[in-house]
Amino acid sequence: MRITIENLRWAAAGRDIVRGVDLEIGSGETVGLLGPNGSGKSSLLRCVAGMRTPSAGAVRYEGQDIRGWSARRIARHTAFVAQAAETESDLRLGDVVSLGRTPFRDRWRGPSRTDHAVVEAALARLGLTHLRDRDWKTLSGGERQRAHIARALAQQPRCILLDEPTNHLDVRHRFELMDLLAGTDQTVLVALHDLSLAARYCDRLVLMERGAPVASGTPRDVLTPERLRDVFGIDAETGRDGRGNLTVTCYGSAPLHPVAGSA
Ligand SMILES: Nc1ncnc2c1ncn2[C@@H]1O[C@H](COP(=O)(O)OP(=O)(O)OP(=O)(O)O)[C@@H](O)[C@H]1O
Repeated sequence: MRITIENLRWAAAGRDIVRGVDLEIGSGETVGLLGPNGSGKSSLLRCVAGMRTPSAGAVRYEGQDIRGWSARRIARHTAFVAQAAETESDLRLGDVVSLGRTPFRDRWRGPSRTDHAVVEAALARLGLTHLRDRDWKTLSGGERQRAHIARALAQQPRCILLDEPTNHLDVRHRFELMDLLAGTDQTVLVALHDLSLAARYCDRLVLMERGAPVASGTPRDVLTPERLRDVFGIDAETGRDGRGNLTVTCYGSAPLHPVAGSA
């Protein structure tokens, strides 16, 4: 599904937080959203997920402005995986993943055979089948994060929006998740802090600063040492690993602005 973001603005507490974002995401593309803490990545994702009403501009799914769409209608197109989603604690993991079928369910009927099959496939895809009956409150942070991603898959969306989906995952599960996202034919917009994962798996990167993109393009074009210094305040260099993947090596923090009198 093609997503168009047109001159999007969102304000809260009397302050512009998303400040004029223009972005087109092609069907099936995997786009990474980068930027320092507080640069507006989550706010932008929430606008695209229809959870925030823009103060100006528009979000379009296949050219249609989603302003005024019901949550159910949006959920039939797009799934959103929050950074730290709260979930009812008296549920089992399988119940949480089944919530992904809600937008498709008849209110008066139980889950269909298709619902069961889709939920089982999502559990298997995230390696969670053996934890289906576990109480939610007994799960680890990474297991919960994978369950939220399985719930998004169970929604069978045409677009998946994810906010820092790797932050609780161990190294193997990080790679598995990024393989899954990069390999799907669904449109993916994912906020990431791990620059090397973003470089390796995203077709395109959008670098945010103070609510607006400052760069957009291929990982190689966006992740230059100069830009990483300017935007993140880090001393970093890019290179290639032994298999030809773009890598970002961070050596530490760097002054955000040159110190007067320094060499
Ligand atoms: N509802 C709100 N009311 C007031 N300020 C808000 C609200 N939501 C977000 N903000 C502020 O907007 C800015 C951007 O927040 P946002 O969560 O979008 O950033 P982010 O890039 O996702 O950050 P992080 O990397 O830390 O998750 C922050 O300064 C945040 O405090």
